[in-house]
Amino acid sequence: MSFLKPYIRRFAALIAINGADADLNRKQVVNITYLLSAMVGIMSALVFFVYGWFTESIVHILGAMVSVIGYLLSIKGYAGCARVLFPLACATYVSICTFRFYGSDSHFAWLLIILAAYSVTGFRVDRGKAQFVVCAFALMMFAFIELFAPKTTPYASLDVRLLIALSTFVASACMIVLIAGVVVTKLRKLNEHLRYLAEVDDLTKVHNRRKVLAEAANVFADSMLSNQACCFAILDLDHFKSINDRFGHETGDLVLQKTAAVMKNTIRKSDWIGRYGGEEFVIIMSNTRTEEALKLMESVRIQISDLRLAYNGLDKKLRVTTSIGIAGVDAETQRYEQVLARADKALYQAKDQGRNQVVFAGKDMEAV
Ligand SMILES: Nc1nc2c(ncn2[C@@H]2O[C@H](COP(=O)(O)OP(=O)(O)OP(=O)(O)O)[C@@H](O)[C@H]2O)c(=O)[nH]1
Repeated sequence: MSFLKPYIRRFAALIAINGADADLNRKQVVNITYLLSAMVGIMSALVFFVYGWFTESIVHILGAMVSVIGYLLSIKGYAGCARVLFPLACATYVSICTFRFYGSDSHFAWLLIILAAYSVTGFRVDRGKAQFVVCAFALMMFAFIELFAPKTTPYASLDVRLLIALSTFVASACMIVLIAGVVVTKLRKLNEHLRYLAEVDDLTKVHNRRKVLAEAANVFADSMLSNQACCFAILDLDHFKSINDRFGHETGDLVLQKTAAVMKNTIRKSDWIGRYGGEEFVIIMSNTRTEEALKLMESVRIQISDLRLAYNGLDKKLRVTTSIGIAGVDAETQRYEQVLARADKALYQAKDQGRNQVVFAGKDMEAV
């Protein structure tokens, strides 16, 4: 049997809930399973009541009540209790109904399939034993009921058997939809996280070079198609090496985070910002004329130079400045890389002219 273990574990891991929100998701599965069972219990009780089968109706009401108790236990924080109660309650409910009222020909025991699904999604992957026990318990109970319950009972009319088969089908379908929902949510969250990792710079939390360049290409293509202005800016912190050398790499990282936050908070919703290299950032401004871009970048420059950063827990405050080069699309531009190259040239001019300034890449490049 032990050779099967890795395969069982691998299968369970496919749909088991893991990750940061795992406990919350598992709780949701437990809660929804209880609500689903309560719903099945109430619906069946109503139908049997209408048919005049009062004893069955009461048993179904009791089943629904146990489900509500399980749900309340779960939301009041007794998640462990709630998780264990469900398999026991479900198996008891199915056994009583099959042995006493419907007989095994009703196939009501198939409702136990919910338990097998529940065992995989309701428990943590590392609780393989609990999953195994619940799953084995469900199979055993199923076999026991199918083998030993009377095939038909005096209660079991054709109508009732049809009704039971239908409600078992509906409940199982709901469970499958629920599990599919959980798996899809899990995959979506995983995808979002992967996209975040692929697009965001870990240190500064702005986009990384790949993402911002992809957006640069998009914005450039849009601007060419719609004949609208767009501007790219490259920002480079001044004398950043000496900040690292004098105050340490950690302080350097803090400066990068704080200055990136200023840039991010100052640009507009329609702009894109990304970390281009070590202490270099790119800002992509769609549908933006030169004057507007200059104004925006000047505001970024001033806000960064006004920052006073505490470092190493000392009272002393650190000041940092930035040089910025801007370029816009003109009649000769054919590729977005050309705009970036001109912005880079303007940045070097800003550095040459004494730093802490914005330069626009025009025919006669001048600091603002
Ligand atoms: N703390 C920290 N430093 C970094 C990071 N990435 C790059 N650097 C440092 O950034 C410095 C960049 O130095 P330079 O390219 O010489 O530029 P600079 O000192 O800013 O000089 P100018 O650009 O001419 O004003 C290097 O010392 C890199 O080690 C990072 O993620 N964290």
